[in-house]
Amino acid sequence: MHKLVLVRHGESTWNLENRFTGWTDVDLTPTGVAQAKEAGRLLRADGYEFDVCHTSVLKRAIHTLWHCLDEMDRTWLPVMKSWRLNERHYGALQGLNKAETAKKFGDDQVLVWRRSYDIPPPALESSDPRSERGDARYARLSPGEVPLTECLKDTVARVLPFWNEAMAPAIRSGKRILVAAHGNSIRALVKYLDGISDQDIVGLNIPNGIPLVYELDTELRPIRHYYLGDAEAAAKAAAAVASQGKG
Ligand SMILES: O=C(O)[C@H](O)COP(=O)(O)O
Repeated sequence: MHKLVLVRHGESTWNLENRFTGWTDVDLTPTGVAQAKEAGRLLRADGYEFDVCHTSVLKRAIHTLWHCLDEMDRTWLPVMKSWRLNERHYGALQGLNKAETAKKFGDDQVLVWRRSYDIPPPALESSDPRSERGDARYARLSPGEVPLTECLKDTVARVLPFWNEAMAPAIRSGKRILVAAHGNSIRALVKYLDGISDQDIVGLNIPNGIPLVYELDTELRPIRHYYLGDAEAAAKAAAAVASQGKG
């Protein structure tokens, strides 16, 4: 049996302001830092050890990993960063307040944009200053690979190559992996691992900063999964994520 640990970044400044974030590179709030440290404390208390860590190229996830590892006294672990673990790109919604957007377009429309499988938010214009196409960290991507919006299906399509080429081979070779990523890149991976239907994925929300443990069989099929710490608190935090999109 293998264990894979996934942790969504701690609260970010735009989580606190309830803004659509996507690929915008905002940092953690002090609460987010505390959540990241608590994640490390939980992992250390339960005796978790890792061989390699994976994260995105966005500082809220990178810093979450740093604080988590610091709490575990494992800052020396190798870290692999990939844009493929980035949050889903929120297109022209990036920067907008979620509740205000729900007031303007309705809760149902915002739910579709946040949680549907194959309906993307409105796209950014490539000339929009919010576009990441000139960002140095994406310089090696083909222009088309830097999205102007993404539905979850698009996110699955760019996360899976990282799972197939980096994560799964490492796990099969016996490496213990800690992944610090984002609500929707984790939803994308979990949808694939658990075979969640396009309809049922609408109801899945990932709380900030709570380690989600997947136990996998030798074929990397999930046996079970659970959050570390207080299960009720994790469920409450996930419900709070769901309600962010209401007017
Ligand atoms: O990108 C964002 O806005 C958040 O990190 C995730 O947002 P969501 O929970 O509204 O998808």
